[in-house]
Amino acid sequence: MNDNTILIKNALILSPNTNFENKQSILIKDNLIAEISPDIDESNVSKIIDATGKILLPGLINTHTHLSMTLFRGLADDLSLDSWLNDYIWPMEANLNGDYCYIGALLGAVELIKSGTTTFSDMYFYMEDVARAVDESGIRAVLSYGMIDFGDEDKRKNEINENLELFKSCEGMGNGRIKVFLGPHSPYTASEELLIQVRELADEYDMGIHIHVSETQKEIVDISSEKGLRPFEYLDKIGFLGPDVVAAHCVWLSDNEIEIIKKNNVKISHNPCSNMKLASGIAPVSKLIENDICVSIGTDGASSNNNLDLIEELKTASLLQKVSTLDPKVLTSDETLSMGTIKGAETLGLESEIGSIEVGKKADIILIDTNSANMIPDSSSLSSNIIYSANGLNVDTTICDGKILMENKKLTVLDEGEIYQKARQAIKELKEAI
Ligand SMILES: C[C@H]1O[C@@H](n2cnc3c(O)ncnc32)[C@H](O)[C@@H]1O
Ligand SMILES: [Zn+2]
Repeated sequence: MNDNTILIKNALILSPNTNFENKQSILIKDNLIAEISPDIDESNVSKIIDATGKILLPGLINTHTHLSMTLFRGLADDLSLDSWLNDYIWPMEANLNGDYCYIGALLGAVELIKSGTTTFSDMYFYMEDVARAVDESGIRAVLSYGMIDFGDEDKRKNEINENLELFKSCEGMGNGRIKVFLGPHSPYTASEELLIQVRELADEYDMGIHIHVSETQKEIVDISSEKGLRPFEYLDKIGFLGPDVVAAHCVWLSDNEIEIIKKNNVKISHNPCSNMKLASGIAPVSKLIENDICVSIGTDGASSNNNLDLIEELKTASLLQKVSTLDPKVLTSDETLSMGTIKGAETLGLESEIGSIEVGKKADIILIDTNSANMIPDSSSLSSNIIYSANGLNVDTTICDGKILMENKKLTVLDEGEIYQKARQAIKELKEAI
């Protein structure tokens, strides 16, 4: 008997860019996919999962979120971004501490695991506590500290220090499941000096950069009047952009900015539900994809979405592009699926490790149960079934880094009940503090 081996048999595999005929077996050894074949000897494996009636996919990848914001779900609805942040969210965030962010991140991890996301990219505060939650939950994450200096030099030093400390203490944690990026919040909250220093540090430490850009028309007006340039023109001029930059939102883009994004090979995280809920606008995703720009998907935080269900986010992305272009052929289910898998991996610089079902890649795998009313009839197109018919509640099994985090819809590592109770208490305290 080999320890740490899992055999998944009778699986219908749906993986970007590969067509698997018939049912397959997958052998997981430690944290890697070791073999894929119609028939694998099951005599020496330590665990067998029969995936009959289930669709097997790579674990989903959420490239922009703020996990601990689950604590603020439903506390500030029906607002514009500007009022949401200034009048509600930032005042509430002033009362946060590491314990609150830890429990908020655990609550978020439960939601991610249950809805099939195995990797998320986060920007927030008290990130060592978020890392602790990630480590314990078994999920994979790219973490960045949200740096905001509003031009204050002391604040700038402090923010950079926070992000570098996070890098030093958490990079590679959890068997390499945690990576650390730099997280300047946006061009309207991070000064030019901070952005320039972030670029220098990204080059020195080989760290990626996670930033919000061009989310609202107000941002375009404000940056244009302050800098005389649109946001991406300004970021290009100061030498900030590069293939290691992940820009969230990117709703309001001129043709020149699309050229700038392409030239610098910037990666885009599209956040349709948040953009719709805050009435920010519709990102020109199909135009970006036509220009061979890498576009992945993110939920944003649970306070502007209001959930972390990536399957729902993918469906929304597809339908929103169809209606905004009046072309039903844009963002097909196959293209949309790749945004939640291999494009997500590419966005985070992890395409050699995750994002598809291939021998040698990390065993980040989910199973979706088709024995459910909304999954019948069995479609001839698996991607159609997943993108247009399914939702996170259809996820049956979640495996990350070769470890089973949920099986038959039951969490195996985290204690859901205890987390809900602690999260409710934290939310009560935070509401009382307002
Ligand atoms: C890290 C900080 O970012 C804030 N935030 C969350 N969602 C958004 C968004 O859509 N645009 C801009 N800023 C956002 C979060 O509350 C933290 O303050
Ligand atoms: Zn955000």
